[in-house]
Amino acid sequence: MSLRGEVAQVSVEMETKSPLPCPNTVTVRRNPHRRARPTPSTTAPQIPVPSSSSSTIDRDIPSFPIQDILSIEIPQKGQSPTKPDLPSSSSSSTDAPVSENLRVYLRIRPLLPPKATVRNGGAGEQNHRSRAKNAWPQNLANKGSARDKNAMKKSGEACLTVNDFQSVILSPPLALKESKRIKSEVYGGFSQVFPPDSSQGEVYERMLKPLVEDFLKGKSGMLAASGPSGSGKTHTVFGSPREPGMVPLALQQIFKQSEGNNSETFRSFSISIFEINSERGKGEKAYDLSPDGTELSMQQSTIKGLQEVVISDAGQGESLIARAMLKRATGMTNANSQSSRSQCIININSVVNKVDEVGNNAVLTIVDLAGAEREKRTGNQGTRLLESNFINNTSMVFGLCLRSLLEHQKNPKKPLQKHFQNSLLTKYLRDYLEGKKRMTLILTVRAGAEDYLDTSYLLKQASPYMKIKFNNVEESSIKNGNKRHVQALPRVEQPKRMKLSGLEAQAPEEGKCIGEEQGLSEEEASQIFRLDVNENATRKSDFPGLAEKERNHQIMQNFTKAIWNVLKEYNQKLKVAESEIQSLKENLTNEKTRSLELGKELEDLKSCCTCSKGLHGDASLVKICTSSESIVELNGSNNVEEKDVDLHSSSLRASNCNDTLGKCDSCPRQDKYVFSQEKGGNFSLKLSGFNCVDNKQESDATESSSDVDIRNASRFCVENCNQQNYQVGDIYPKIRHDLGDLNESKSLGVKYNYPDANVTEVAISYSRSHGIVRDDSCSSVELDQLLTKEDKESWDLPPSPKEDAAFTQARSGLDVLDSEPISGTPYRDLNLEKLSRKPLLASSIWPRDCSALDVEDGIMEPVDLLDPPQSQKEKVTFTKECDADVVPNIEPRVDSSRKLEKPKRRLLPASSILVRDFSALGVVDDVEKPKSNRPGRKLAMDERKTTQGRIALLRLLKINPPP
Ligand SMILES: Nc1ncnc2c1ncn2[C@@H]1O[C@H](COP(=O)(O)OP(=O)(O)OP(=O)(O)O)[C@@H](O)[C@H]1O
Repeated sequence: MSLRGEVAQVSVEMETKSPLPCPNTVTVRRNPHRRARPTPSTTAPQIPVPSSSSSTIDRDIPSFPIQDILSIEIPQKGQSPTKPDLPSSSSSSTDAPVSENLRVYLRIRPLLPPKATVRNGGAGEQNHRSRAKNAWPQNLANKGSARDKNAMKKSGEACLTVNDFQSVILSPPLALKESKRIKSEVYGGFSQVFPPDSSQGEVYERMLKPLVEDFLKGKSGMLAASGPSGSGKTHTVFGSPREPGMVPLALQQIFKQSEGNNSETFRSFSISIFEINSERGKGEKAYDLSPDGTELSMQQSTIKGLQEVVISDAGQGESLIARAMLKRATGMTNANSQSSRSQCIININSVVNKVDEVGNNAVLTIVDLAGAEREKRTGNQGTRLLESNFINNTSMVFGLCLRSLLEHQKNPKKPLQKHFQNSLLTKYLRDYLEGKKRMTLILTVRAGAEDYLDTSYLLKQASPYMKIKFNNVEESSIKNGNKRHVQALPRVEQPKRMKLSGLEAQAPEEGKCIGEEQGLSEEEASQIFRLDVNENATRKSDFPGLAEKERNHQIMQNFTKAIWNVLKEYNQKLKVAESEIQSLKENLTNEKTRSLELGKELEDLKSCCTCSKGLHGDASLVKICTSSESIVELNGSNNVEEKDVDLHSSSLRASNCNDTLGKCDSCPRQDKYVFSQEKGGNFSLKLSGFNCVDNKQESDATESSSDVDIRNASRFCVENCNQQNYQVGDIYPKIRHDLGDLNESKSLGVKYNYPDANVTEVAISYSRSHGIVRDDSCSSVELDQLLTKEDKESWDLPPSPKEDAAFTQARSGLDVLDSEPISGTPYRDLNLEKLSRKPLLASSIWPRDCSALDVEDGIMEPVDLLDPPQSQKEKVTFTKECDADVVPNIEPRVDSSRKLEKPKRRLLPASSILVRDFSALGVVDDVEKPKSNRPGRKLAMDERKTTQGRIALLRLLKINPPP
């Protein structure tokens, strides 16, 4: 018989057989059809697979293998059910495949609180036994166990029933069923479904025990409980004193197993526990729930400041957990009277204190997530509502991470989204959420009708998670002391950092982590660190991207250095520029100051220009030099009354004596009177700045021509009354005289150049009593007219200006005064012995000159120069006058007729000189000491008298010349 014939015969036989009874109900599945997986029993007969050779058979409804199911051996007490696809503890051994599916468990909270007191162990066994009575897993025909039926009946509104040990049936409430035509759904693929009557022990045995065993073998793992609020997450994780949860049970197992371990390896365990919550929904904060815990900070995936409490037995651990639970943030909602308001994370750390067992350090992390909440269900408001937002947000981020991981695993081209960055919890669990470490999920749900929406949402969201695979890189890396293992461990804050480059920069941190995280001594940490360093090469090869990262790091480092250097250079240039700006500013300030000074001078000059005619006293500038070469500039305007300079202390006093000068034609010029003091204490007065003198001549004049030695001078006054026509370059005042002790009045030597007959001479006299040095200008022409030729010859009077050559000779007489200081005689400056031989001193003719000048504009008023205020002792008074020639319109009109008239008026008797001289000799002369402060006409009259007296004296002297 051919093969085709055999197949045909089998087909005929099957068609002739009566079909198997159909199941009573048909479940409508919205999700992809999920078949109940074959029973885990290896001894179980294979479910007959209908032959696909016949198309007719394919069309038939397959018979339900009820007999086969019934023949499955029920696991006995303490025996784990053998499930082919459920990774058992043995499967998670070192022989287990590195890549595993994410384990997702489902636990259904009982609708009614269990009446019986559930005790750990015993209760679990009882439940086991009670459930063992029922066929497990239940088939669809039975609709779950009898207990579930009872529960359904009791509540009448149960929405979730166990379909089999890996699947559940979610049935909408009647109302929804009818109105929205929502049908029942089967959700399968769970690693295990724990029915409502499952005990804590049972859950632990099947769910966490494999993880704990792996943990004791050095493999880290994480269990996270997720589900709606009030579904029993906290109950599952922590339990109660009567029903200890996963953590206490794990601790018990850990220490139980460690005690029985006789190996040389010594393990120590520690616990850290912290929570992440959000106060009023503003930001997330992490708090250490250990006894002395405080707020924590997180850097990347590392919690800083988290305490690890070393425990030596399970009791210590349970006590620690119990105290932590008291500190945990909880609140009352409609869904849960003690609802967790934070995500709680417990780390049980295992430290192997044997060097040769590298990689056996592991951490078992158990996370109790805050339950997702619906506002309608919880009735939260205000702060609670804000907390709900935070909780739901974290749950959502958690789910997004897993979904992204799944999509990435399905299609590696799809990048792994970094949703983990959106919450502290997911940051902390990054390795798990990226499939790099073993993770287990337990979903808790409530089976009530009112919980349909919450349950439905959770199941829909979580059903794809079962397909997630995690590449257990840790398992291979643990053997090599991989850093990722230790990175996941909580860290303690580092007081300081080591600065190393390249790969080395990572190594010390790893070493630190090891020491800190696992409570190792420095030596131990350094040993682990060395191992890490030794494994660098391995890691480098393990992570091919590391070299690239290192290269990029170097490039960035060099780039940063280059930028830094450029910035430094710019900084230096900026500093230089700033200093330049500073110096320029200083220069600008100086220039401004200078400009102001010049402006001031200009103003002075202008004011001088605009001064009224003959306001001779508007001195524009007075400069006084002291031995210290400082220059005191005195504005000699009328407003400046005086500036004091103490002669002996190198300070000078000067006052404006303009009123003593009377009026003269104003002239815009810059006359200078320079008073300087030599080192030896000699003072010199330099007159300069006559407008008619050009610069050079002025310089000459100031440097060589107008020195006045006024040592010990108590006071003197210089008056320049040269109202006459000084011509350019004509005037070279030479004043030099030793004043000696100045007990007497004294004339100072005067020398002027008289290139023109019209130029008057200048006489300077000094009077002790009046302290005046008078600079007078007299017309030599007048002198000529005043004196007869004989007089001049016999008295050796100075030649007329036209006889300029004789001027030098004339000065010789004055030079005597200069070179031969007269002492002891009160009449030093006007030595009578020499009067017959010397020209008339200007002082003697000055009054006459002033009167003779008789400025037609009336500018010059007679001034009582002989009576300066006594208060001006120790005062040096500088005055200056202007040259009328400078101002053309005010140029004195000295015509010949006027000149001819002058002698008539100015002819003074020699007695006038005598009067003057007598006064110098100390003769009390009321005329010379006018009481009135108004010199005016009275002075003019007095002067006239004096002049006449002089003339008389001259005549007497002529008649009776002194021997
Ligand atoms: N399997 C169970 N058996 C007995 N009681 C349970 C079970 N699961 C939960 N409960 C009880 O239900 C109540 C709420 O449970 P639990 O606080 O663990 O919920 P939750 O999911 O943690 O809620 P939340 O997210 O609001 O914190 C508790 O009183 C707990 O004792």
